[in-house]
Amino acid sequence: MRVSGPATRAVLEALAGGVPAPRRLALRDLRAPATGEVLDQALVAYFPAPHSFTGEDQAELHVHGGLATRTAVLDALAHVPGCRHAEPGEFTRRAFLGGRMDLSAVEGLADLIEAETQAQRRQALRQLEGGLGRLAEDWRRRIVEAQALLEAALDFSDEGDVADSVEAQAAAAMTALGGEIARALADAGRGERLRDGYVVVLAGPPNAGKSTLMNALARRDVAIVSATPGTTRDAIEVRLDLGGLPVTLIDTAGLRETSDTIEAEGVARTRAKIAGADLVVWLDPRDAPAPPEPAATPHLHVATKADLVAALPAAAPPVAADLAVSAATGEGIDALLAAIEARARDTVGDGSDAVVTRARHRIALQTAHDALARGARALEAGDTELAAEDVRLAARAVGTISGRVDVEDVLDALFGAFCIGK
Ligand SMILES: Nc1nc2c(ncn2[C@@H]2O[C@H](COP(=O)(O)OP(=O)(O)OP(=O)(O)O)[C@@H](O)[C@H]2O)c(=O)[nH]1
Ligand SMILES: [K+]
Ligand SMILES: [Mg+2]
Repeated sequence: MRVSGPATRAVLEALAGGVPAPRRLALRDLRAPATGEVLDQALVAYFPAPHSFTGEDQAELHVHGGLATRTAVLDALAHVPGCRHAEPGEFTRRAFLGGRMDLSAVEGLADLIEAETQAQRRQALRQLEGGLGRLAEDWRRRIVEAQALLEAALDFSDEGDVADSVEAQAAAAMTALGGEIARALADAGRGERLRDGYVVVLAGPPNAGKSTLMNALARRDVAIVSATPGTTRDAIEVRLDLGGLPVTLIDTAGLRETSDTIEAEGVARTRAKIAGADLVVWLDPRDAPAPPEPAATPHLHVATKADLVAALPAAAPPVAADLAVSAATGEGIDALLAAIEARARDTVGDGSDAVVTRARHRIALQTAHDALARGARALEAGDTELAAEDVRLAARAVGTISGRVDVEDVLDALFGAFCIGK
């Protein structure tokens, strides 16, 4: 249990009988202040301000994890004057407000707590350590410098030569910044995809073997399989870790015209999932081939039930597919997983380079990029005043990434997503 704030020493005195040496674990009896009853034996640590996570005086009580112990210690804490239960994310919020972390680092911490795969962990840790924050601060500082140059040019406007050369300096800086921000934006899809997971949809005609393949790929029994076409109605999702990459695999209702209203709803859901997919794996049963759906989404064309080939009449048309699999024999399953992993790696990377990981960052950078471009055009047209205003807008947009300028709405949403005590 963590305690933060000015009453921290009082808490330690009331429960642990004193304040241990800073940043050393000490074994102490924890007592109920009201009765003196021993509640637990705990390791207790004290982190005096400013050398703590929140930047305030802080303590940790390492108690035994049982419900009765936790309840008793929380009760005892509640009786110390000035001590109350934390809000979700309040420790991190205090760390942010105390200047211990910038907003992008807070987001990195939230992502690290949620990370399910190694690539996600890598990306989140880099952001927590300030990868994006430092970059955004550097951009903001340089944009503010360009803004200062433009304002100087306005002041020197009666000295034509000076004003021209100062403007030229500002224009060069704006072009360079615009290019750097555009390069970060080009990678934006990767970071966001890695955070959210790469979405793979299994689609095809009824009885293509989608649910059977889903179970084989997930290595557990997640979807109902039967010989009846139209078995699957709801889209069923599983999360896979493919070589450290987060992949969401979705089994769908088979695509066909149907008068059954429930199945028709399933088909509509399949179409929606296909539209939102990063990759569609189109399944084509060897025993009854069907043409793949024409679609914009990248496709893998997979022939299923490869074990049935021998049983087919010699006249049966071969299926021209990227891969052939059989869930019955296991043939081609590893190759399909490898193909999906390769596609995912192409799209999301391995978490070691993209800096933009959320729509919030992308929108801020896009806004800054557009404002810089507008400013450059205004400057060319001789309107220095307008250019200065655009550059100011660009600085503001980039500032929202580290949270230096008004981001109240973002804060509430972000900290509310943390657990209590984080
Ligand atoms: N021989 C053979 N049969 C398979 C294979 N995969 C699936 N089947 C059979 O094909 C039938 C349909 O399989 P499902 O997995 O339910 O097919 P589906 O595409 O999910 O079907 P719907 O959900 O109805 O669209 C079942 O009887 C499976 O046992 C395979 O690799 N080989
Ligand atoms: K079926
Ligand atoms: Mg199915």
